[in-house]
Amino acid sequence: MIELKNIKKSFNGRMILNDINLTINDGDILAIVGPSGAGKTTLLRALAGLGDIDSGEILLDGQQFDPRNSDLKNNVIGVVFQDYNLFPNLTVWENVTLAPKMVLKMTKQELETRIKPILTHLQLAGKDDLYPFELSGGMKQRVAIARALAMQPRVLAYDEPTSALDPSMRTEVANLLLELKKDGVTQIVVTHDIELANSIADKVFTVNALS
Ligand SMILES: Nc1ncnc2c1ncn2[C@@H]1O[C@H](COP(=O)(O)OP(=O)(O)OP(=O)(O)O)[C@@H](O)[C@H]1O
Repeated sequence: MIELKNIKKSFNGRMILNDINLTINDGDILAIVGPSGAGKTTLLRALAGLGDIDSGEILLDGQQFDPRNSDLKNNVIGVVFQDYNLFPNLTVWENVTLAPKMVLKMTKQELETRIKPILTHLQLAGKDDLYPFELSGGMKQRVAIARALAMQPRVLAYDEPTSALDPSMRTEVANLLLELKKDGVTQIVVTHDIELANSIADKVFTVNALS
């Protein structure tokens, strides 16, 4: 369980997050919604240790936790970015195995036994040798999800998972997230898409624009 308590964040004297209190239960899908500029990405970045907060606490299983000092090996939150951030000059297999190899020091054998099933599960079997430019938008997203899952995070977070895709892919994304939920993956989805949020989330949290 992750708890956010009284999280505050300002940029240049402008309050963006004022007193955010939120609990994310294991195995749940939490959707974070709110108008453009309200601070959804700021909140996600703070949780993932990519940005700091001014005050407040983050607790992991009841213990105070600083995502910025979190050991990469004990990956708590894996983020799937809006534009996926795949390495363009690496293949699917290289993209997904780079961090497990370098950070988790997985052996070739471990990569085979642990990463291959993730790729198969995400319908990427046989795509190992393709480069990002050879993939459709939906496939790129699944590679980004596989890459995040390969680091065995406690929580998988997505920034706007439907925005870079054709609207017809929305159901596919929703089904993918529900499938991962069935596997017990805890997920956070930042989205403008209230319908998507309502259709998949256990809890919908609204970040309000402050001024
Ligand atoms: N590093 C930064 N420095 C200054 N201001 C920032 C910084 N990052 C974000 N902001 C400002 O904080 C506010 C919240 O931005 P954020 O990206 O979190 O909003 P959002 O709700 O995710 O918006 P969108 O839905 O448009 O992506 C915006 O006004 C943005 O300009």
